[in-house]
Amino acid sequence: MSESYDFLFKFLVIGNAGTGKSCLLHQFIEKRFKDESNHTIGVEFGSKIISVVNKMVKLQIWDTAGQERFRSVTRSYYRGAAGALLVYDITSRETYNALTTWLSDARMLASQNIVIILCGNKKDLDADREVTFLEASRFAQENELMFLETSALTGENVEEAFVQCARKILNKIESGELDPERMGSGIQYGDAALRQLRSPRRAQPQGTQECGC
Ligand SMILES: Nc1nc2c(ncn2[C@@H]2O[C@H](COP(=O)(O)OP(=O)(O)OP(=O)(O)O)[C@@H](O)[C@H]2O)c(=O)[nH]1
Repeated sequence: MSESYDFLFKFLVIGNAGTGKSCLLHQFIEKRFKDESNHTIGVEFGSKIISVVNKMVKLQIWDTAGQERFRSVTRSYYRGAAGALLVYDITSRETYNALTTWLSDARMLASQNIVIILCGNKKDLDADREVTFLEASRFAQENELMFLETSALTGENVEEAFVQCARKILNKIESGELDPERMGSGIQYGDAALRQLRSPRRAQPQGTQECGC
């Protein structure tokens, strides 16, 4: 059976190795914690259809390896991404300090209009925290990012991160700020949206003719 959706968005999950990117994707798709997570080699892929403001949106998500040695491979997947989860680990200042590099890569290689949500992951490890919520939310504000603290372990805010990012993209489409038909937008119309675009024809009373202009 074919899947029905209004839009397809290409998403990236980026950030340092060990921040929990693969676990976030697994929690989002499978709704459970990935017990044994090895370093990602190159990129992994997942997809899911979600409902956002009355639209069905298919997210096509590329989970990239955080390790430096895969950087040239992962960079080649940035092109044409509509949204990204930029992940750091709240218990590791090193992963937070690396955010500016990830951010400039995403804006340069994906698209200037890419919608990014900053995710401070491992929220469940509050006792080992090295980065405060306030500090990260200031960074997010300064860099025009949305921001959430997440836990791939408990599932807290994981679905929200993907949904908030998708909602912002939809808002930008509706306001005309993003054009799905622009090459490299990372957005495609799904069959449901195409059916809707065609539906005025079907609704035409029998015996009448459409103007061909
Ligand atoms: N406590 C806790 N541990 C987590 C969480 N998310 C991930 N982990 C652990 O962090 C480690 C790294 O998780 P991964 O998802 O493999 O990290 P990654 O960012 O995909 O790493 P690379 O593939 O190397 O880029 C694993 O041991 C996970 O079990 C979380 O929310 N809370």
